[in-house]
Amino acid sequence: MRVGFIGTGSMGSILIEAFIRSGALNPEHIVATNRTLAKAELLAEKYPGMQVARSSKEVTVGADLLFLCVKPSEYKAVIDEIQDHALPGQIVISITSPVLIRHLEELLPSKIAKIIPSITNFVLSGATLCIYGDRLTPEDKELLDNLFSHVSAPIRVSEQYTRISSDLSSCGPAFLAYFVQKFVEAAVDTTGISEEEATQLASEMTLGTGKLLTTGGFSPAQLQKRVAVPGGITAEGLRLMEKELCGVFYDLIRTTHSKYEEDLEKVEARFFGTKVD
Ligand SMILES: NC(=O)C1=CN([C@@H]2O[C@H](COP(=O)(O)OP(=O)(O)OC[C@H]3O[C@@H](n4cnc5c(N)ncnc54)[C@H](OP(=O)(O)O)[C@@H]3O)[C@@H](O)[C@H]2O)C=CC1
Ligand SMILES: O=C(O)[C@@H]1CCC=N1
Repeated sequence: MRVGFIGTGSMGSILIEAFIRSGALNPEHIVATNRTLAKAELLAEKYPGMQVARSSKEVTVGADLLFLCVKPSEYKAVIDEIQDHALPGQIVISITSPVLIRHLEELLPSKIAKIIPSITNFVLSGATLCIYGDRLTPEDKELLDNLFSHVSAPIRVSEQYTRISSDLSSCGPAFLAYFVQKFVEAAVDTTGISEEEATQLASEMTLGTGKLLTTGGFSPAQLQKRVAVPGGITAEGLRLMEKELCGVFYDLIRTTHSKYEEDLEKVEARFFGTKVD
């Protein structure tokens, strides 16, 4: 199998490294390019056998799977370059939410999948959100589910829910890391505990909480109930957070969705020449 990657920035390189480290792909399976070629060359130095191509066209020709790992604003240039070389038998995988399956199906003859990864896939953990276009056969879907199961929990989602699913799964690590950072900063400022010690404690706590919520059999509500003993200290903290933070998540979702709508409009304008303000 030949697996092509266009874009080896943050997410392209995380996927390549995760697929290789998990044993899902050998470096020999992979051919990659990047606008700044040195980034792809660095990866190939780290993983001998991986090939670097000088253009998106070169990656596309002969690829069974083709990953597009560029930002939404960069898609059109890539599509223009590969449009005349992509074939119906190939599977093209987009990893970004504002480029819709129908956008790519309109411009490419290939089978289209949208699979949104997460930085957590770097440690072979977290989810990947799988949305499959109608051109994919059941065998194609099984192939992709199987490939991504080496680096994540592949979860089928409806395209309608890509944005909110991505907020939780792909933006979520940044939001959770923000919470940890602010908790640590307050701990250091208030008590003088060292930043290193506070960060270690908060990080181990995050890992353990994730395990309780995934394999430990706890729902978020059950976990809070179990920790917050009646009349105890945690309950006081939870009461404060309920008062101060509850509305934040509604605002957060409004904000990410509004940016998504903006990006979607820009993608449609770039792809099909519709008007953007
Ligand atoms: N970061 C994350 O946690 C997640 C990101 N995503 C999605 O992944 C996509 C990429 O994000 P991310 O990796 O963070 O962004 P980066 O900017 O780190 O990576 C984009 C890469 O694409 C390269 N590139 C741009 N245009 C071209 C082109 N025409 N030909 C070849 N290479 C090109 C850039 O090259 P150059 O080195 O020259 O800039 C850059 O290395 C986005 O669409 C994002 O929505 C999805 C889930 C999570
Ligand atoms: O911030 C972004 O746009 C991307 C999408 C999901 C995570 N990172």
